[in-house]
Amino acid sequence: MAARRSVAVLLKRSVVSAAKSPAQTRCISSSSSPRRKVAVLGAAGGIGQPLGLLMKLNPLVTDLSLYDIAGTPGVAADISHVDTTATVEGFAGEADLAKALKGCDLVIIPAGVPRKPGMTRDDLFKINAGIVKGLCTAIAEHCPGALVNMISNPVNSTVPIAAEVFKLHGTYDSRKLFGVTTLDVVRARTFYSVLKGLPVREVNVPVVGGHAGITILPLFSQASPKVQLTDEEIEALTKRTQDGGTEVVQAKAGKGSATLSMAYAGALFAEACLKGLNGVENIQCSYVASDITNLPFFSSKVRLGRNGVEEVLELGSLSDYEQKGLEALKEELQSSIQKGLDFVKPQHT
Ligand SMILES: NC(=O)c1ccc[n+]([C@@H]2O[C@H](COP(=O)([O-])OP(=O)(O)OC[C@H]3O[C@@H](n4cnc5c(N)ncnc54)[C@H](O)[C@@H]3O)[C@@H](O)[C@H]2O)c1
Ligand SMILES: O=C(O)C[C@H](O)C(=O)O
Repeated sequence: MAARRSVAVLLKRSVVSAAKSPAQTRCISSSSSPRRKVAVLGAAGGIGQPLGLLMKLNPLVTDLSLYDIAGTPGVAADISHVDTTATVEGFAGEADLAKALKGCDLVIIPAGVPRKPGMTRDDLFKINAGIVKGLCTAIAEHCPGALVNMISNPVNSTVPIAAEVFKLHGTYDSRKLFGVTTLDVVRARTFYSVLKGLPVREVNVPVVGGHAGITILPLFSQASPKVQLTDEEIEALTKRTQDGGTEVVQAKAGKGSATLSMAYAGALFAEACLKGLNGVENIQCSYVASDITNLPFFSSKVRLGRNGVEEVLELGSLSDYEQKGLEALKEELQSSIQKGLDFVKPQHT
């Protein structure tokens, strides 16, 4: 999970270089990496705007395509003035979607409505399922080989929707479709390091399952560095990680859900995918097609490489508390998966 370090280094370098000469600024881009076109769909939104900026700062990105139903020309003009190498183009409205996607190596999807207080992620299904279906249909048509990072909620269902759409078009490659659960990992790392006074850059906590309530299962028994946790501490850390999204939704009081921390997490995961594509294998948690449990989609550690998912890693040993959490999440996760599958292909059993 070294990706977060390199984004942090990149941000630091960018801030420093902004105060220096243009020649020094250009040094932050790598000339040896291949060209990589990345699209953000939903780029004018709360996540899309800061995520677009972070991708513009990433030297692995050479071409940045910002798509939304409206508002993207302004966002693209703004981001394009940042003095890093990536070219930036903004596309607004469906007529421009094909151009936005053509030639993409990676498509990141934060398009769709966010929660308001009192809503579950599943309450977003009605609107977001159709948005994701439409965007994935266009991906199948215009950049079928691209990796897809799904951020739109409910992730537990939108990833199966994407898989079914790609199957319908004969373009499905399970190694290339990811539900982005990095924010759960980011939260677990933060809460664990704060509670135990650990340097957060050295902390890792795998988070498995899915991305909603009890389906989010942080594995503090596998956290590193390893420190003693009481049962009460484990329960509190687990609950806070599971409820992290709701904590932000409530604090924003009707003005949406996590955007800035999600943009950060989305940028970390996108960078990890790009590194993998460029042959730098690395391990991240993500919600992918999986056979390590009896569920067809499951989040766990995966090894990223040139083809996307090179390997889905086994869960490893779980504490009794985590084992119970695993059993408890299966029914909800299975039903969210089925709901996604049925949305595209109602006869699915
Ligand atoms: N996976 C995660 O960990 C995670 C974290 C935070 C938020 N989310 C989810 O991300 C989604 C976006 O959140 P946000 O706060 O950015 O919302 P937002 O409303 O601020 O932005 C969403 C954007 O999507 C655009 N959009 C709508 N339909 C579109 C379409 N057909 N094509 C392209 N763009 C379209 C909107 O115009 C808007 O600009 C929500 O579903 C939210 O629940 C996921
Ligand atoms: O909680 C939400 O609705 C947004 C996102 O899934 C999150 O975890 O912050």
